[in-house]
Amino acid sequence: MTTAEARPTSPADSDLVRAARGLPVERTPVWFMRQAGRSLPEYRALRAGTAMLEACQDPDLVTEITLQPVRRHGVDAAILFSDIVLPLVVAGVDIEIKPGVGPVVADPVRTVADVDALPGLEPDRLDFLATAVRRLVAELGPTPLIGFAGAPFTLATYLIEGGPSKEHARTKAFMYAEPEAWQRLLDRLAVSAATFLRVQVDNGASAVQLFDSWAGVLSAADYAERVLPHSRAVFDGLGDRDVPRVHFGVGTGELLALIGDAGADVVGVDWRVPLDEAARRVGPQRSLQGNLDPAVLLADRETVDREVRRVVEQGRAARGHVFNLGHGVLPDTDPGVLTHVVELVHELSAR
Ligand SMILES: Cc1c2[nH]c(c1CCC(=O)O)Cc1[nH]c(c(CCC(=O)O)c1C)Cc1[nH]c(c(CCC(=O)O)c1C)Cc1[nH]c(c(C)c1CCC(=O)O)C2
Repeated sequence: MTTAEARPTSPADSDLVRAARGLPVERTPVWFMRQAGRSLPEYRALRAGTAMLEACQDPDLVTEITLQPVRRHGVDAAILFSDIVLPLVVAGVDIEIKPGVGPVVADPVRTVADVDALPGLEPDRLDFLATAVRRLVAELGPTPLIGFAGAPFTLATYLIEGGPSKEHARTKAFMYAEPEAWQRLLDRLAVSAATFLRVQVDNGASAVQLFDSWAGVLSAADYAERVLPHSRAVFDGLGDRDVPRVHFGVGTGELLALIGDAGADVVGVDWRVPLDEAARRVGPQRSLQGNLDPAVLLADRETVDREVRRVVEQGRAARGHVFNLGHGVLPDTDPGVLTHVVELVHELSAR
C-alpha cells in the first residue's frame, strides 16, 4: 500500500483482515453486529412471510440479506445472515426463533440423559451453507465475508433455560451440580460450532467471529475453568486455516484478557469499557473490535458524532481497531445514521 487511493484488491488484503492482524490500514474498517436485520426496510420486505430459521437455510435469501447492508452502508465487511442456534436446528433440535423474544427450545436440556440425547451435527447437512457462502464470496469481490458461530456457553444457556433469560440461573445450577455432564454438553457444542465454522471458511469466509454473548454473567474463575477450554476447542477446530478470529461477549469487562487467551486475534468489547482501557486489559498481542453503545444511534447527530470520535480516538490505543457497536443494531435504528457512521469513521481515520 503506497498511495492513499490504493483500495484492497482481495478480502485477504482488506482493511478488516489487516486491522485484525495488527497491520497498517488505509482507514479503520467498520461493520455492525446485526447490520442485516430489522433496521432495514429492504430486510423486512424480503423476510415477510418466512420464518427466521427457514430464511437462514435458503441460500437465495441468505445471499441477498447478507448483501443488503454492504450495498446500503458501504461497510467494510459482510456478516453471514444466519443465527447461533442454526447448527442445533440443522442437527434436529426443536427450536423456534420467536420475533421480539429470541430462540425458544421445545424440550430444554435439564438432565444428564438430555445431554446424552442431543443429536450431533452432520457436515453433509450444511450444503445450503456452503452454497450461500460460495455465492456471497463471488458477489462480494474484495469485501470480506465474516463467518460466525455461537460459543458453547451461550448456546448452552438457550438449551438449558429453554429460551432467553437474564440470570441464567438454571444454566449455572447445572454447571455446578453436574460438572461432568456440563463438560460433555459444552464439548458437543464446541464440535458442532467448529463444524459450522469450517464449512464457512472452507467455502471462502475471510474471518470468523465466535459469539459468547452471555459469558459476562460468569466470574472469571468459573469462566476460566468451565467455559474457556471449550471456546478454545472451537478455535482449535479451525486447525491451520489462516483467517482472523474474533471473540465477543457482552458485559465481559472482567473477562477481556481471558476472552483473548481463548485463541482470538481480535477481542470484541461492549460499550462498558473504553477501548484504551480494554487495550490495557487485553495486551498488545491482539486487536480490538467495538464499541459504540448501540443506543447512541438513537440520539441526536451531535451526540452520535461525539461518541464516534471518542471510540475512534480510544481505539488508537489498540494494536488494531475494527469499529463496531458494543452489541447488535437496535431494530428502531435509522439506517441513515448507520451509513453516516461508516462515512464518519472512514473520514476520521483516513491516512
Ligand atoms: C444471542 C444471539 C442470537 N443470535 C445471534 C446471537 C449473538 C449475537 C448477539 O449477542 O446478539 C447471532 C446473530 N443473529 C443474526 C446474525 C446475523 C448477522 C448480523 O447481521 O449480525 C447474527 C450474527 C441474525 C438474527 N437473529 C435474529 C434476528 C431477528 C429475527 C427477525 O428479523 O425476525 C436476526 C436478524 C433472532 C435472534 N436470535 C437470537 C436473538 C437474541 C434474536 C433476537 C430476537 C428478537 O429480538 O426478535 C440469538
